[in-house]
Amino acid sequence: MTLAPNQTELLARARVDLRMGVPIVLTHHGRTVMVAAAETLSSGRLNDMRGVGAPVLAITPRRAETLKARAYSDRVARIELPRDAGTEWIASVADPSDDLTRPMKGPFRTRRGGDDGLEAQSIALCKSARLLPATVVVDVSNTAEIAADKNLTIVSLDQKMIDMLSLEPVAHARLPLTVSEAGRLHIFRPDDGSEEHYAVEIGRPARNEPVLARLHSACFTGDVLGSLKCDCGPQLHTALNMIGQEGHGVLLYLNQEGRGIGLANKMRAYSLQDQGFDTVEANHRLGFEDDERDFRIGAMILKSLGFSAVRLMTNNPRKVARMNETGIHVTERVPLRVGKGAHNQAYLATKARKSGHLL
Ligand SMILES: Nc1nc2c(ncn2[C@@H]2O[C@H](COP(=O)(O)OP(=O)(O)OP(=O)(O)O)[C@@H](O)[C@H]2O)c(=O)[nH]1
Ligand SMILES: [Zn+2]
Repeated sequence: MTLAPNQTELLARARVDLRMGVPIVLTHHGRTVMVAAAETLSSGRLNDMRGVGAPVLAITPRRAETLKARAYSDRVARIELPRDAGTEWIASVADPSDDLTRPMKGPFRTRRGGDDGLEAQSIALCKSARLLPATVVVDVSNTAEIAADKNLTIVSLDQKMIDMLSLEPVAHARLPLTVSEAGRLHIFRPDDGSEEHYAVEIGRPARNEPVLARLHSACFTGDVLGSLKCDCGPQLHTALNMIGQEGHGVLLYLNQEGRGIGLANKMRAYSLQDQGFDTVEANHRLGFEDDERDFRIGAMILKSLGFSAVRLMTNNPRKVARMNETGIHVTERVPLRVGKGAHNQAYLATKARKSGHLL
C-alpha cells in the first residue's frame, strides 16, 4: 500500500486536467509527450506548448477521413500544426460543426511513420473524458523539469494498461415505484473515477433462473425530456412496466449517454443531423465510432447482483452477443419495439440498416 496515486488514479486526474484545459504529460518506453485536449486548449497554453517543440494535432482516422487527411495508421492521424495556426484553426479541424460552411479545410500535412502510440492513447483519454477526440501533442525532452516546474500530471503508460475495469456496489435502498412498490435501487461505482451506474431491482428475482432484464443506456433527452428524436423514453418506461407486471426483474441504467460519447458530443451529433447526416455519419464526422459503449459494465453489474442468465429486452443483437461473450447467458431476446413516430422514423431505420437493430 502506498500513498502515491497509481496509474488508474493518475489517469482519472489526467481526464479532469484535460477537461479543464490543463496539459498533461504522458510517457511510454522512453518517449515523453505533453498533451492538451483540442477542445479546451487556450491560446496562452498553445503558445507555451510551441515553446516546447513542434506540436501535432492528433485526430481519429474517422475524422481524418472526413477532412481528406491521410492517416497512415488505423488508430490515429497526426496533423502537423502550421506555424500560424491558433486555437480557432484547431477547433475547426477537431469540430465538424462548420464543415459544410467551410468545406475547404486543409490541405493537411500529416506525419507518417514513427511511434504514434501516445497520440492514440491521448485520444482514448479524451474520449473517456467525453471531450471531442482530438489532442494537441508535443514531444518533450526534459520531462522532470517541465512537470516539476509546472506541476503537471505525469502518467507513465509503461505498465500495461489495466483494461479490467472493476465496479463496487456502494449503496442500495428500497424505492417504491409506480410500476411496482417492490423496487430497490443499487448504485455501482467504477474504480477508474468514471460515472456511476444504477440497477433497478424489482421484486426479488431468483438468482438461479434467467432474469427479465433491460440494459438501458442513459438518454437525458429521451428519458427525462421526452424527446421525439429517439425511442429511449418509451423503451425505458415499457421495460419498467413489463418487469413490474411480471413482478420480478432488473433494469440497469448505464450512464453511457449518447452511445458513450457524452451529452455535449451527442448534441454536436444532433446539430450535424440537422444538417442532413444520419446518426452514424454524425458520429463518424465527429471522430467517433458508431457506438462507443462498453457493454462489459452491464455484465459485471449483473454478476455482482448474483445473476448469470437473462431474458434480455432489446432490439440490438450486439447487446445479446456481448452479454454471451462476457459470461451472461442470454436465454431469450425479448423485443422492445415502442415509441416509433414521425421524428424518429429515419433514426430507427438507420439503426436497423447500419447497426443491425431488429425492427
Ligand atoms: N451518438 C448518438 N447517440 C444517440 C443518438 N440517439 C440516441 N442516442 C443514444 O443511444 C443510446 C440508446 O441506447 P439503448 O436504447 O440502450 O440502446 P440500443 O442500442 O438502441 O438498443 P436497444 O434499445 O436495447 O434495442 C442512448 O445512450 C442515447 O443517448 C444519436 O443520434 N447519436
Ligand atoms: Zn434517446
